[in-house]
Amino acid sequence: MITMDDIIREGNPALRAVAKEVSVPLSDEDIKLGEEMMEFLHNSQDPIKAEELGLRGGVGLAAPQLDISKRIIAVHVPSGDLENPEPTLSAVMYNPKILSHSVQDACLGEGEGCLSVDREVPGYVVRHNKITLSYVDAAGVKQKIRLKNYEAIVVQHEIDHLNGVMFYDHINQENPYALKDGVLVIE
Ligand SMILES: OCN(O)CCCc1ccccc1
Ligand code: NI
Repeated sequence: MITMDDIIREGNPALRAVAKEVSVPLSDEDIKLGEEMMEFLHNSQDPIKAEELGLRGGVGLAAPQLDISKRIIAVHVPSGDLENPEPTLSAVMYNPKILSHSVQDACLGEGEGCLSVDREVPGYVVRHNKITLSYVDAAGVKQKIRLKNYEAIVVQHEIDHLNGVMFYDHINQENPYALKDGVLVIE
């Protein structure tokens, strides 16, 4: 079971590497890894288990954060609405690829954090508001989906990890809260 001890932290050069595509059909090893990554996200969002296991809550995880340089990400975005517990996005994605994106940019009003970064780094992380994404799912089936707003932000954060990019690389050093016209601030 994945815990915080398995997550490498900034300073580890593995976080700056470009990860390799996984072979398809998926190996049992890669399928198992994906399942463990998703289990981590579920545990990290369960108040009891997170407390027991000392997990930081996360809505996404990328294999390079486990010092595994493979293009595998897991995302689990809860709906946040107790009436409707269905997550808005829950998937293990193999070889995810952004096919196209909106001209419209967006950022989270509260900025971003990262399980591999043990400090606050304030500032707007400007990303694409909408993306069209292809990936191979856990069943080995090629998927093509469109995402927007928070879900699109999360997936872009994870795909960045596959390319050795950290969220704070996108923050304007002179003025962390500088915003070009028209950037959507998602609260
Ligand atoms: O890479 C996963 N991770 O470090 C957990 C945090 C994920 C995340 C946090 C804020 C905005 C987008 C994504
Ligand atoms: Ni991260």
